[in-house]
Amino acid sequence: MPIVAHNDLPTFDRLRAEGQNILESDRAIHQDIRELHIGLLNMMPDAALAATERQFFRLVGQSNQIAQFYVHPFSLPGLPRGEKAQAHIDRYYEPFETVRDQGLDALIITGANVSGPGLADQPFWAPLIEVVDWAFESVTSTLCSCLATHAVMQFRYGQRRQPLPSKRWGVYTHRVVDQSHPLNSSTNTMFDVPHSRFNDVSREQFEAVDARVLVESEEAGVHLATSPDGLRIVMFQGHPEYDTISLLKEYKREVQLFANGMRDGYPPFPENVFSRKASAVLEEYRHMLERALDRGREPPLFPEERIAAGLDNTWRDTAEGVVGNWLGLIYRVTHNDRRIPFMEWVDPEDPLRHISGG
Ligand SMILES: CC(C)(COP(=O)(O)OP(=O)(O)OC[C@H]1O[C@@H](n2cnc3c(N)ncnc32)[C@H](O)[C@@H]1OP(=O)(O)O)[C@@H](O)C(=O)NCCC(=O)NCCSC(=O)CCC(=O)O
Ligand SMILES: N[C@@H](CCO)C(=O)O
Repeated sequence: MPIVAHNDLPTFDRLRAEGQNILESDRAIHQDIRELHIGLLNMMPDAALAATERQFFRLVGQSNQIAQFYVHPFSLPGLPRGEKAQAHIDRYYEPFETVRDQGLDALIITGANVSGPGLADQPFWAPLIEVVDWAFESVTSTLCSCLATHAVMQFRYGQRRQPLPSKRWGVYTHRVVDQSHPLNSSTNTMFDVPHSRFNDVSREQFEAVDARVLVESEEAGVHLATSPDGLRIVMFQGHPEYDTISLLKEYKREVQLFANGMRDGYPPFPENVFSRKASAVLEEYRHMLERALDRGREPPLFPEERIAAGLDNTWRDTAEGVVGNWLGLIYRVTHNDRRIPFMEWVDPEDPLRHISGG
């Protein structure tokens, strides 16, 4: 929430020069105070559907304790769904048409699990483009996670993601590379983000289309970039929304696929996730599992609770800071009528111009 400059204390000028969020008092008096409406297009597979809801609801809710947020989950036809997940969607999600007609201030698009690199062959490709095209004209800002970032880079900017030699999987250290952008205002300059992906869009590809690269990792590549205007499309390649246990769940899934003969080779550890002690416990589990498989016995129980108890989370507070900055920026420029993306005086090609630090 911004500080209101209600007198001429010199500190306001100093903070404004630093890029802090300072609201002029006449703007503050005339601000149309209201709730914010955020869409959540959930494309995650059935097993992760509800966990992903919780992750993004938590991130939005924890990012600011004062403003009121309404989150509207919806999904797309064409994503394969089992009976239970489909019933959940039918019961609790809104149809895209309703979301579109009522309007949104912000939209979050989750990642998705697809097989093969050919995004344009996916059954959700055309409906996803429809949502993103509508949002670009009608929603103040759209935040894309992982696969959604790859899709937008392909169909809006003509940059195809490239397969990585091996899966980028783990928790990696990142640095803010553009401290002037208000999405990074007051966040740590060095922080961690989980990644879980087979594909990559490189810094060169973002820069080739004038996207602004804001956060990058030497090991993991670009995490955060925006459309050239600085706000309308915000792109994550990592998963700052992940729970402490998400990469452990993915590792367990890979171990189970191996145990069931559905994966070649025992999975490696996700990087920088397990302590030395946890790694030793998991190595021991591997020996027990391989012995059981050799002897045609039932696999032993995966030591999930024991490992989970010792996991650290080194990314959540910065994730909340970035999301709080994002929603604060949206609030500053969005129209009081939520079907209209910007107030009359905001230039959609340069929406941050009148905001400190923009
Ligand atoms: C890893 C699994 C399979 C784990 O699900 P399971 O149902 O098997 O888990 P489980 O051990 O049986 O445990 C069930 C309990 O754990 C919760 N749970 C399940 N998954 C969770 C997760 N990821 N994080 C936190 N909690 C999770 C469930 O809600 C449930 O909670 P309750 O019991 O309390 O209800 C799932 O999360 C999953 O499919 N994740 C997919 C992640 C993914 O695909 N990421 C890629 C997107 S990245 C991308 O976009 C690709 C880009 C590219 O390809 O390059
Ligand atoms: N952007 C509006 C707030 C949302 O109604 C204002 O600053 O007045």
